[in-house]
Amino acid sequence: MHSSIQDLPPFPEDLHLAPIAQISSSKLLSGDPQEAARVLEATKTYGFFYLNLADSPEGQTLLSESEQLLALAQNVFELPVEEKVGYALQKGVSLFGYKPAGTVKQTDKDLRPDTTEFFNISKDHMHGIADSRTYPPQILRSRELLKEFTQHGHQCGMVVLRTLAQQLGLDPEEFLDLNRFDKPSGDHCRLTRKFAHHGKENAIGLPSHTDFGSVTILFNWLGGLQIESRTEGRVGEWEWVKPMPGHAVINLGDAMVKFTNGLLKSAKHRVVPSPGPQGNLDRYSVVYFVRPHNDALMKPVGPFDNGATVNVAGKFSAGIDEKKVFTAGEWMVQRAIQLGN
Ligand SMILES: O=C(O)CCC(=O)C(=O)O
Ligand SMILES: [Fe+2]
Repeated sequence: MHSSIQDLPPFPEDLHLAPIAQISSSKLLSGDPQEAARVLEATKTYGFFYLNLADSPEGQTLLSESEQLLALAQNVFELPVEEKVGYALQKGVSLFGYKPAGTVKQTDKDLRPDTTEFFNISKDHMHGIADSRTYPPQILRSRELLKEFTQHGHQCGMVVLRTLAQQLGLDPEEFLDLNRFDKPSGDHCRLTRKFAHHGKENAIGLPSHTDFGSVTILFNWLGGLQIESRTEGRVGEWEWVKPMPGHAVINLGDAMVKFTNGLLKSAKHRVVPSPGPQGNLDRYSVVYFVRPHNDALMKPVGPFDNGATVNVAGKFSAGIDEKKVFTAGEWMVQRAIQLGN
């Protein structure tokens, strides 16, 4: 069922919300040092924050593009599943393409299958940085929009990464040099749809995971996202992230944990059925993943490269040497095998 984003049922009042910071894009863009310090604090603790995009022209552009992509998602997921699987991603080969519901590795104890389908659309494919795979005609007709969104999503990620580098006393370009837009990478726009659960409160939208790139920029309109608490006394408990109009949800992925040797955090998160009356609607999200370009080295940068490396993101397949310095391309393949997408 489609519903305009103006008249969605409210997020229930009585749920425990993650106390994540609200950061102003306008202040970050103007280099406000207090706002920059708040980004560092947020990424050292929760690894998540809201970014107010309504308060800057650049942010408003990204918001408008995310809403146009919501309309694209509503349209493209309507295709019959037989047609969608014709664009299926090839596990362990490429992350780009269609992922049907029910294929993500289950990480929760009670083993509920995931109910979310994705289209992962490569930034390189849209921009001609790498040879494209096939995509449905609806997606190809939106290529200009996807080019704009991927460029602006990447720029938004770079504002966060420049802010963090400055706060950490690094060269402001340190992380940008590992996440170049013009180089082949795992960067992509993801469109997701999770069906209304219609009373199946036990279904899981997306099992708990950490993202494995650098920065994730998430747009969603209905609740369902939960993150692990970092608040004393509640650490590890699930807390809800309530969608806030005019804001994106930003989180760091495992690459930033690796680059800073554990100083910055990539929090575990998952998607559960939308709460209360929101559960009667299909839930969509529009995501941009900034990932290190394929030949970037997955090791701590500058002063963080002190010989002791933190183990990020669990065990890789048997026989893989965890001490080896991976390129981002190799690392993404290992993580995708781990996660099943
Ligand atoms: O849809 C969401 O709210 C989150 C999606 C997500 O975590 C992901 O695609 O990695
Ligand atoms: Fe995620």
